[in-house]
Amino acid sequence: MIKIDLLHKLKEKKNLQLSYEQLKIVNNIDGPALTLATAGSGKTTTICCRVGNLVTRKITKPERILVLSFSNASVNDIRKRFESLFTSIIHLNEMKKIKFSTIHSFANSALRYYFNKMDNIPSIIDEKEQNSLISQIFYEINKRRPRPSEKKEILSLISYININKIKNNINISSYNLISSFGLIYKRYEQIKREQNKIDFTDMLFMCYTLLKEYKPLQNTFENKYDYILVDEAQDMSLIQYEIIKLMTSKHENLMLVADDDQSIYGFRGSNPEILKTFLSDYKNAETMYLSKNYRCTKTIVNVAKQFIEKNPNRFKKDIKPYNNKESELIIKHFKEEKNQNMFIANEIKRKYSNELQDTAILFRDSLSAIQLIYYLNKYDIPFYCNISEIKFFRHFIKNDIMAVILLAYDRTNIESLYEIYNKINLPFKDKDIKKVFDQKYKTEDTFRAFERLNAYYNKEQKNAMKNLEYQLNELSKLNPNEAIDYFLNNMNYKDYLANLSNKSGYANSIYARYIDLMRFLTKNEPSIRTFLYKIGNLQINVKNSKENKNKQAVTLSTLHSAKGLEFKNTFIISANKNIIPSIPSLTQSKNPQYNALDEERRLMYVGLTRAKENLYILSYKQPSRYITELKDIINNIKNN
Ligand SMILES: Nc1ncnc2c1ncn2[C@@H]1O[C@H](COP(=O)(O)OP(=O)(O)OP(=O)(O)O)[C@@H](O)[C@H]1O
Repeated sequence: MIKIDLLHKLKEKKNLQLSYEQLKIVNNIDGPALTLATAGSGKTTTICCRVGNLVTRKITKPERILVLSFSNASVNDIRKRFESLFTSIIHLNEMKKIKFSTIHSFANSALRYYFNKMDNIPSIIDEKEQNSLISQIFYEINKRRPRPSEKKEILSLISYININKIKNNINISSYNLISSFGLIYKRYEQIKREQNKIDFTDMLFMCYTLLKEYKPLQNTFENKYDYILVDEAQDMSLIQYEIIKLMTSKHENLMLVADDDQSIYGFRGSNPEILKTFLSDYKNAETMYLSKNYRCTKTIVNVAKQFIEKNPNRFKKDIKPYNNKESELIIKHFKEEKNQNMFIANEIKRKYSNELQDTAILFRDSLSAIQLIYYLNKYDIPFYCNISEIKFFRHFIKNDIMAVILLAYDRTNIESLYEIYNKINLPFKDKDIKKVFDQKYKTEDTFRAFERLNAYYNKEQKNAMKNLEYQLNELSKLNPNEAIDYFLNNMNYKDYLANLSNKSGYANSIYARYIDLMRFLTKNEPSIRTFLYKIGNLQINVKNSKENKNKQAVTLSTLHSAKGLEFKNTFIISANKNIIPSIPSLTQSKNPQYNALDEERRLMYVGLTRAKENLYILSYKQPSRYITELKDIINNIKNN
């Protein structure tokens, strides 16, 4: 049993009184166990206390305890929480010995241990390198660059196939795969082999194979740790589970802590079904529950509970509020995005200017952040943007519009012509433009360079260039905002996007959001110079906002990155049709492993349960189907 003394210290020094449910988990020391928890129920807190119990009772040495999770952010969070709970209770030197790690970093260390004395250690390709390798292969095979959604799908399928090599019976031929996927997959595997490289999935697979087939390695790691705890176990993939199992086969002191309702990484191979596999593998495993939500008000818990219960195939578990306080849950619809964002800025100024650090604005995709950032700047509201990359800044639609405007203002800019020539029906081949590109003088007018180098092979090309020069002349008389419409309507760009959408099945409404945003950003900008300045400024703002971490600033985050965080005031914004659930989830992923639509609901649930007290759900134009559902839930609760 946990020492009474420790319980007192936690209560007195840390103001933490463990519940009966939490105590049961803290005291459950030996053997396999599964804790099924709900959001805000103190999973992380309880794991920390269980580790603290093992150390203070000297059940094992701190270095023989391994706490695993699935992302660096989550590992850092547990480590920090542990330090904050046990500083002045456990000596710092002892604390430092406890191993908190991601499963990937653990697998990496097992491989390094194995390959220690060999020369031929495979090097690991990180996600960035893997992305560019896939783009390169896709280009080789399809003679065009992949769209981001295609790339995501390919990466997800590669990972799905390689993770499931473990099952031996995987058959993807029955699925409707992205065209040329088979060739891409083969080439990708071949390049890795030739260059002695492995990706993160291979790393896990290799670690699993070595632990399974090379007994001394398994013994080393089995003997290294006496207790293994896995946080966020709903994010586990099959291969990760098998690795963990091999490391605990001797003592079976393995505790998984999971909330299947917060499983949001299906596209990366995580699968909450594995929790069922665990229960059938370990028949003696004890199942425990954390059902009380300590974070949110009763209002939020009850609404979130009914919302997530609409998902089929969940583990049955209770979700109860600890905090019996009622709070207002505000659902608001706006005509336009700008009305939504001005409302947020005003509301923060009016009510939360002293609680900026305890306020978050969450969105499904980073495209929703751009206009918001513009308004936060305008209202002088400091923010911290925790997204690694806002894709808008390198999106092709933004780049195409910029290219045509730049070319209209500066005819020497052949790079811009190169960017857009095949999207505006110019009857040239890549090599024709490349020839002028390579031989043109830097300050020479692009059209004159075509004439000088005799780069027209036929009349059609000559006329097309003449027409383009005329169009650019017209476009240069317009301000950037008017230029967008000219580009769309008079230069075929609208048709180009419609065709692209038809061919790829990628919804035109997603392109329309980019166009709308470009219209917004160019509004009232008198010249290309002021417009470029505005975009550059936004980019710098996002970059500089990283310095506002842990300062008095509002947090901006995607729903995915908000997992594990909590805020007194939370705005979930752009809860629109086609944004959440997202269009790709509605058309269903080709990855057979997970149901994307169920995962969208879980994502929304993660968002709802970040709010401690004040929760806003905002939409504009057409609201998401979730808005109607949430309103019905609220009405039902009120009427009962
Ligand atoms: N016994 C308790 N008494 C009071 N507050 C508690 C207790 N246990 C946890 N909490 C508080 O509840 C909140 C949620 O805890 P924690 O973040 O550990 O939950 P979680 O289950 O990991 O959350 P999630 O999975 O939703 O991110 C924290 O503010 C924590 O301090």
